[in-house]
Amino acid sequence: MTASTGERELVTIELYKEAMKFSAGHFTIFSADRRERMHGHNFAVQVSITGEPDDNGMMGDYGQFKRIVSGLCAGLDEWFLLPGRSPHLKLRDDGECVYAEFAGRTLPFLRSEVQVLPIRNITVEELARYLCARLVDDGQVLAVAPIHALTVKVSSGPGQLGAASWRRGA
Ligand SMILES: Nc1nc2c(c(=O)[nH]1)N=C([C@H](O)[C@H](O)COP(=O)(O)OP(=O)(O)OP(=O)(O)O)CN2
Repeated sequence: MTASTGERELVTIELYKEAMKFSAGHFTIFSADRRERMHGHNFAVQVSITGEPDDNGMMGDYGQFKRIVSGLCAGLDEWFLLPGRSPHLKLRDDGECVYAEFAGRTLPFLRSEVQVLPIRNITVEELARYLCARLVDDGQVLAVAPIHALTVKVSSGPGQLGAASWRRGA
């Protein structure tokens, strides 16, 4: 897919490889006193990277993009995920356990089994925002080629996903 921007032609690479997935436990928080029971999903990740092709007709080696995204997915695989920035969940960590206090009740988790992510809820939209921010902030993707825009999509099952984007200079 190519979009002309006048002085510079931009191209887009779309990646949605089998390895770009992670199985994780979570519960969605709907309000201060309503949440789901704990359960899991096989989350699938897709990325769309728009930038400038070089004189060799490449926008970097997409193998580098695949390795970076698959590495981020592997880091989330087979963990129970908790939101560290939820307005409705208070987390307390004593080193051995993480205690999640929600609506007057405390859920204990073994520290070695959970990851607390800097997001507001473990939802597809917040996971997409988190992975998009990781890709931009870690800098690895932006170092591969002159990237102008990035979109990350996270699906929790067929037919449903959340998306988040970054645009240079925005
Ligand atoms: N805006 C959002 N709403 C909901 C999210 C979300 O991430 N963003 N997530 C959930 C839960 O994860 C819920 O467990 C999803 O369940 P469900 O839609 O049933 O998922 P399935 O894969 O089982 O889909 P089916 O339609 O049941 O086949 C809820 N809301």
